Amino acid sequence: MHIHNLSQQNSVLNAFISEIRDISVQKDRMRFRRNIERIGEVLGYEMSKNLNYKPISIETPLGTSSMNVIENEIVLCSILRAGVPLHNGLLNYFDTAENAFISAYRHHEKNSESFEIIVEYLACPNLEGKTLILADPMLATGQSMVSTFEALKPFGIPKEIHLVSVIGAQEGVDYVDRHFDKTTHLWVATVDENLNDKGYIIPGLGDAGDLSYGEKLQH
Ligand SMILES: O=P(O)(O)OC[C@H]1O[C@H](OP(=O)(O)OP(=O)(O)O)[C@H](O)[C@@H]1O
Ligand SMILES: O=c1cc[nH]c(=O)[nH]1
Ligand SMILES: [Mg+2]
Repeated sequence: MHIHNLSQQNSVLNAFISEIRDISVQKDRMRFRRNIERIGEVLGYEMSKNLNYKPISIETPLGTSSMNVIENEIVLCSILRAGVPLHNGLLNYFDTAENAFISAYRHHEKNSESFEIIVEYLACPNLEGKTLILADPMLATGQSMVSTFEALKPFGIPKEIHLVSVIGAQEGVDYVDRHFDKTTHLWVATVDENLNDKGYIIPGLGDAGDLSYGEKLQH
């Protein structure tokens, strides 16, 4: 797997990541969502340098200009709920992308800390020969990414796969590295060392879905 950890270089991204982690700033849900969206925009921009381009010519009022534009047919897939603001950020830049949505959540048996990933809702276009971008802000154990990709398999074989995440735990990065093809790219804003025994990234930011949309009742 090609791992692109954007925190290895200082950039404006540092400010957005600091704000989503900061316990006093992250309580502002609108700002939290917008920061995730902004990180999606930056990750999308960096990823775009890795896509394929074709030349087009453009008529201006005074002449003809030529330009290279993206030729990949992009399908942007995000994992509900926390994936939605990241999806919006990526879609801000990939205007013509097709879109897929999938639900994946952790199901805990009563009084148990272990969980399984349940996939219920799935809406997806044909993936055959397309460039699949799989977006989820938190890459903790990596199981949601892998279960999601398993669920997408009946929709066709993508030409290339880009995983996009905001915070990855090293364990999750290693897990997707083991489970995805070696041609897959991972674009991650930053990587933390640890996961706690509930599968939360440490220091991470807490619960990205709750911070974006409010707490939910367990079911
Ligand atoms: O790498 P993993 O260990 O699979 O964990 C990451 C998953 O956890 C979060 O979703 P969550 O289950 O909290 O759902 P939510 O988006 O509805 O809050 C996150 O958005 C990922 O989908
Ligand atoms: O740290 C984590 C791990 C999974 N999901 C989150 O929202 N946060
Ligand atoms: Mg959550």
